[in-house]
Amino acid sequence: MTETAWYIGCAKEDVGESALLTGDRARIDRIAAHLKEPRILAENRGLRTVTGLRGGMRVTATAFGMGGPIAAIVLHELFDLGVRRFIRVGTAMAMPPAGLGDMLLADGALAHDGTSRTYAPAGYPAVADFDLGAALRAALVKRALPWRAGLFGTYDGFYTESFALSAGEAVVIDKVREEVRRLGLIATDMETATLLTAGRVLGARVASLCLGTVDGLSQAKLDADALAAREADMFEIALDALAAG
Ligand SMILES: O=P(O)(O)O[C@H]1O[C@H](CO)[C@@H](O)[C@H]1O
Ligand SMILES: O=c1cc[nH]c(=O)[nH]1
Repeated sequence: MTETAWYIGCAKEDVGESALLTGDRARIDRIAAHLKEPRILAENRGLRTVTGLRGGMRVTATAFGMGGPIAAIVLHELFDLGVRRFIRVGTAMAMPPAGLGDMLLADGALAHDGTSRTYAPAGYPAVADFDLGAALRAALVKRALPWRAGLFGTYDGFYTESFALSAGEAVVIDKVREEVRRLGLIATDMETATLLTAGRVLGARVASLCLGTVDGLSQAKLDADALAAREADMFEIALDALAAG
C-alpha cells in the first residue's frame, strides 16, 4: 500500500522536488493555471495540493490555511516526502517604506511566533536561502513592478498583534507597530519566520515572497482587482525563480 503523509494525504510520487506554500486554499486552483498538466491531489482539512510541470520541472503547491503551526506541519510533511525547495507565496501587512501592492521579499524574519521555537532556540536566525532569494530578486528585477526586500516580522496573534478591530486593540497593536518600525521591518505576516526556521533546521531551502495587501499604518486593504493581478505576477515570479534557482 502507498504510504501517504498524515495530514496532506499525498505520497512521495505525488510531489515534485520544489513547492510553493500558500495560505488560502482557493489559490491552489489559481496556481494550477500557471502549471502544465496540473493534477489536484488529495485534500484533507482544507490542505489542498496540486502538482504540475513548469519548464519540465515538477512543482507542487499546497495551501496551509493560516498560522505557523499548520504551515510547519505542511512543510514538514512535504519535506518528508522529498521536497527540498520551498517558496512561500502569500500576503502580508506592508510597513513603510513598503506600501500596498508592493511585492515583498523576505531576506529574513524576526521570529515572534511560537512554532519556530519548537525547531530552534530563541536567537536562531530565520534567514532565507541565499540562492532562492537571488533567483527571486532576478525575477523581480525583470518585471516592472514595485518591490522591496528586507526583514519581515512573524507574529501569531492576528487580532492581538497585527490588525485592530477596536480602539482598545489599536492601543496594544500600536506598540507592536512601533517596534516593527523601530526595527526597520518591511512587512508582518504569520508564517515567514516559521517556514524559514523549520526549513533551515530540516535541511530544506526556503524563501518567502508576499504581496503587501494591508497598509501597516492605516490598515487600508488592497482592492480585489489589484490583488488578483498582482497575485498572478507573484506566482509567475516564484515559479520563474524555482526554474532558475
Ligand atoms: O496570504 P497568506 O499566505 O494566507 O498569509 C497571510 O494571510 C493570513 C492572515 O491574513 C496569514 O496566513 C498571513 O500570513
Ligand atoms: O495584515 C495582514 C495581511 C496579511 N497577512 C497578515 O499577516 N497580516
